[in-house]
Amino acid sequence: MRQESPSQAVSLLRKAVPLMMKLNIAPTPYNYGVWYTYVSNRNKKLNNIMDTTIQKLGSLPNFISKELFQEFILDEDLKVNDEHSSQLDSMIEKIESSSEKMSEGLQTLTSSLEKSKRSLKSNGRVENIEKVVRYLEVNSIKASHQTHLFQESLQEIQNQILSLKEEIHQSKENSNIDPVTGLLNSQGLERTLYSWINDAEDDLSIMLIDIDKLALINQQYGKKVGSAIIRFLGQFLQSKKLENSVASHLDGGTFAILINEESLSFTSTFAEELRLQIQNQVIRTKKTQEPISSLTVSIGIATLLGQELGEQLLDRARKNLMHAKAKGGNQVSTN
Ligand SMILES: Nc1nc2c(ncn2[C@@H]2O[C@H](COP(=O)(O)OP(=O)(O)OP(=O)(O)O)[C@@H](O)[C@H]2O)c(=O)[nH]1
Repeated sequence: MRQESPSQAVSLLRKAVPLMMKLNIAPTPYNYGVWYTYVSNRNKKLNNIMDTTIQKLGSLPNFISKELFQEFILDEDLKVNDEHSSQLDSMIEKIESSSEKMSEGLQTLTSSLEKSKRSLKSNGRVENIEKVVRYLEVNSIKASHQTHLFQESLQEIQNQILSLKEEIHQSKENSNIDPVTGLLNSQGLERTLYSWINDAEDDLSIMLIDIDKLALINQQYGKKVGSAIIRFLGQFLQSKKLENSVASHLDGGTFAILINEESLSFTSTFAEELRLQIQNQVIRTKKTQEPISSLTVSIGIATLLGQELGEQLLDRARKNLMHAKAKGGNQVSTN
């Protein structure tokens, strides 16, 4: 939602309100939002739909207004989930009462203008003019006060929308993060893969890294130790991350590293270094300080080929990982 300066907002409201009154549009926040945008002429598509609807139906029914509000006035970011939409509904309810009051004030002012015109026509004496002026003054002060309150509510709702957008942005970010390791999760990896693949030439690689015999580690040392090893490997991979790479935890003992702008031979050498460094780690259980007999990983690598899709690239990396496992584990496979 765009923020206008107070004077621009007043001038748009001055255009929108008479139009709404002329077409008998109820003073709801959705209607205000839609008509306010209509008179600002900032969205041609919205204006076309409204013009066509009014031509066909003679007015703009509330349900269409509500849909147009959702479609054109809420930012994409705000169309997120039920929780946010109910927060938005409660904001809209808040502004509803002040918009109704403003509308009542404007209607009173309009009818007092009508009355004054009639009174001046039938009686043009000075005392009557003075009376009419006083009457108009009282009503216009009242309407201006109510308009001011409405503007304040608009300002408040705009501030709340800004913080809601920030919250939504944050929750989107969090939905890409794996809570166990703090790395990207599979959704985060997919998002990065699809955004990088658009600009990638051939030098985009993925490494799938899987802990060997995790089931056996769980069995021998307990599931807590198995999980601690997953967390350890997450930190280890994060610390080894290259400048053009992202590390992610997919599930269980499986991790992935996406590497951009490096050749297959560089990625293979890097994978081999990682494999050796992991094999050489001495890991002890926290309780007994007993060294864990062997922590090794298998790695499957694939590098983007021509017009290959993200899913095809991942599939080839999966196949190569299975190949490394089939050969006994603790190795890197590129083909
Ligand atoms: N401790 C722990 N274990 C997990 C977690 N997630 C999955 N696992 C276990 O990891 C094991 C994975 O088993 P498999 O897929 O057979 O793989 P593996 O035992 O590592 O054998 P290979 O991959 O063939 O080397 C299963 O026993 C799962 O229960 C987790 O978060 N913590």
